[in-house]
Amino acid sequence: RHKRSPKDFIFGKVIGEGSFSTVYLAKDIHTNKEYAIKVCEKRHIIKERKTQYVKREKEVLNMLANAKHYFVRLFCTFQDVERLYFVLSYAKNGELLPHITKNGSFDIECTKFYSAEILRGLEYLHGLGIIHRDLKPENILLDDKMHALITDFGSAKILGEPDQTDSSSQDHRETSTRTQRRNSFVGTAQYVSPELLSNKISSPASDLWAFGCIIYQMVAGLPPFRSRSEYQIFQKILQVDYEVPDGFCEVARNLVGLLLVREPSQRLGANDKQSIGYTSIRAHPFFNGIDFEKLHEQTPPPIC
Ligand SMILES: NC(=O)Nc1ccc2c(c1)=C(Cc1cc(-c3cccc(C(=O)NCCN4CCCCC4)c3)c[nH]1)C(=O)N=2
Repeated sequence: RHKRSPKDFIFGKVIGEGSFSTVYLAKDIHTNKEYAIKVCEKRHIIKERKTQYVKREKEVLNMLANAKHYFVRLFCTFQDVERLYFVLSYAKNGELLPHITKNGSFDIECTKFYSAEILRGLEYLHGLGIIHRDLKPENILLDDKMHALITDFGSAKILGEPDQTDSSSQDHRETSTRTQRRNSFVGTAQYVSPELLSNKISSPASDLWAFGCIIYQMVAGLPPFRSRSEYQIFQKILQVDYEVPDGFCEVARNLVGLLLVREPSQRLGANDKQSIGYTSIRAHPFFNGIDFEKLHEQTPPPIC
């Protein structure tokens, strides 16, 4: 098959915007198939010194090529003089976030199902030694059958690889001030873990913190750490200062409480063997009745 170019696609509406990319709905003129094409302006990427992030995203997406479920797929990449193009899966039902907000919150059946699908994705990702580092409801997509797909690996870290994008990795701690200044903060305020804020080493447990925030948000309708300013959100995260509203499901509250723990190594699942998955999280009573091996075959519960 010949190398694709923008001419092979009809570009439609914008379906996603990031600080360094725009995602378009696009149709392949040869197959009529729909894709999401993530477009990055080369000049902007170079000017903002984000080439590492773009390279990292492509590297991680290629590492996920054999994943059958729970992730967007990268079909191909190409470029022209000004831009880079990533041809990705189109998730017809968009981001998880508007489904939570439109609905107010999820009932326990929906929360259990989508938490379990996200957990399966994290097991696969962490099993490959990849930390997402920016997990949030905007980066969990819903496909045409309403199954979850994790996306956006621009902030990801591959364990064992020197990581220019991460000011917390030991091998860069002593680097020059300029390099330290260049290493931009990773993650999105409400879901970032305490260790990423206090500039320590990030680990898979950083994603378990964000996972706890997402479960809380599906039950309560809002993220646990909220405030008018980003600084105040950070203070609340560092003090693990969140409230649980009346009526919050007790078994979900218990699970969230075991994930939103300041010390990464004390979070539920942090000491599970990556090779066999998050057995201690799967075993939590919140997931009673979930068949983790058959999740992708099930019809997702209606969001109600
Ligand atoms: N940062 C990233 O990597 N971003 C990406 C990457 C890949 C990707 C991606 C983002 C996608 C985002 C996306 C956005 C949408 C979308 C945008 C706007 C509207 C809708 C829409 O209305 N869908 C119908 C269902 N809605 C859902 C929300 C509540 C009302 C009903 C979908 C569909 N898919 C996608 O499909 N594939």
